[in-house]
Amino acid sequence: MAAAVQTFDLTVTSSGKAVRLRLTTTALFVSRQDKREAEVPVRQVIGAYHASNTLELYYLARKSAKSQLALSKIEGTADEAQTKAWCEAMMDIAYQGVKPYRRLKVLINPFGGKGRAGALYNKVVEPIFRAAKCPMDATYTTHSKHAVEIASTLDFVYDALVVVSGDGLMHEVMNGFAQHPQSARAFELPVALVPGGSANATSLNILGTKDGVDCAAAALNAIKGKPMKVDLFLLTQGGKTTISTMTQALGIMADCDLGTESWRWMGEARFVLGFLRGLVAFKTCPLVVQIKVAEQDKARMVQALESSKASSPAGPQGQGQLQSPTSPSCDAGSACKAAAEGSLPDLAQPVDQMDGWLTFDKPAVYLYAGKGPFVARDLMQFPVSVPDDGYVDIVVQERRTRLEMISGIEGAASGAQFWLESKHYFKATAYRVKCLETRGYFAVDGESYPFTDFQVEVLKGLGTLLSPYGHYAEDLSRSKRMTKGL
Ligand SMILES: Nc1ncnc2c1ncn2[C@@H]1O[C@H](COP(=O)(O)OP(=O)(O)OP(=O)(O)O)[C@@H](O)[C@H]1O
Repeated sequence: MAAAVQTFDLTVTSSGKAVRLRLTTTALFVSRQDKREAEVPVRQVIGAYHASNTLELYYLARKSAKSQLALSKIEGTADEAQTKAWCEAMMDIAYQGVKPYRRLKVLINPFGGKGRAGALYNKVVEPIFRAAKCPMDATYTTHSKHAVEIASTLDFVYDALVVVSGDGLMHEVMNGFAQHPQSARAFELPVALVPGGSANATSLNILGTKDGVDCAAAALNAIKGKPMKVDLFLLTQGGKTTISTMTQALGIMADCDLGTESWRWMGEARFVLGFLRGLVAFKTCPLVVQIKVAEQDKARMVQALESSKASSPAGPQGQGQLQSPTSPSCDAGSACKAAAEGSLPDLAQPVDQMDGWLTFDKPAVYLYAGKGPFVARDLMQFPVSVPDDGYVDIVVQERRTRLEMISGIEGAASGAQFWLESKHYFKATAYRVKCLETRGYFAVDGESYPFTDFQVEVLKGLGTLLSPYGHYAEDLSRSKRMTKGL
């Protein structure tokens, strides 16, 4: 479409009726004789194809403001030359700044999200990929760690890797990349998540609490999202290293997840009940935490969130430019190789207090560390998290009164509990935990790990996720809410 032209109309005949398609630089308007005009943001247009005088148009639309996105198709005929010109203009605008026809490697965990991932893929996701004419190579995982095997041997013939499952499969994919013979290159491959798991925390962070559970919105992100660098974590424990992609938890927050596995039938209610059970016991978590602190002033953290937002591209694709990704400060492949060769950090060696390490020695009920504001739909544990600031956000909940902890429940979803005085919040480049007992739960990305000493270091900007925004989806309202607390 010529730059000076603001709209481009095409009227097609579809099932004997006239349908007017009006294309502007931001939206597609679809008018039919007997229906209200539909306005579709250009980002939601999946494909416009022509063959002689026929047109096929695919887009995602919501039936109501509250409903999820669904694939719509219009087939019709019109003048051949006009149809061709209109389809080409539509594709140019719909894929502004993004290469169409992405080649996708898709991993589906048939057991993800109570076994719904396969059905969601077939019913919702695959038809969208087909409508976008994306070449697909899909694999259903057949066993635990299958995704590690696939990611560690992946050929570089894809534009993106799509994971249809929960956070567990993404953890496996990143660990597979770390084992890849060309790990640095493997980590460059953008990963798109389709929420086919139970908690789907990463999807919530990337797409927002509404769209983070919407498989069609996630499929759209796989087709059109832009690469966003995210920090990953190198966890050293018992002479081994693992990549953690999301969180590490000990104390009540691990107990209410891993300690309630037998209550899975309750759904998400098990976490709340587990938390309340933990409050009744109100045990001190037997650990010593040492933290290489970069920031511990909450107000300054909110300001840093604001400035990270300002330097991020504004709005969804088509309305802003993506920042060029920062290069990783550490290559997980070489870190893992160093670990295999025996140059792991010696956790028995004292840390250098002069080098910014501090020891947290107050009694604590939990430690929760990680990346990404939401750890569950109703818990914004890390409200000032930034995808690639090079820091792990650490929350140590000091053991004071039960009442104070209960008062924090109300502000859990909005992040308001961040301001509680008993919630010690650190931004750090590394931390160490010494476990003072042998019994307890330690959750890494929601999976169970031994309750023994460990160290976590940040691998700055090592992972690449596809994102519609270039920052976490909730950033705008999140930082607004946080700024109010200043
Ligand atoms: N075919 C399979 N059989 C058994 N386990 C599998 C299979 N494929 C994958 N897995 C395992 O399923 C585990 C859980 O997957 P995932 O975390 O993605 O889903 P979830 O637990 O339902 O979601 P979430 O982590 O978001 O709560 C992964 O750790 C993976 O090892």
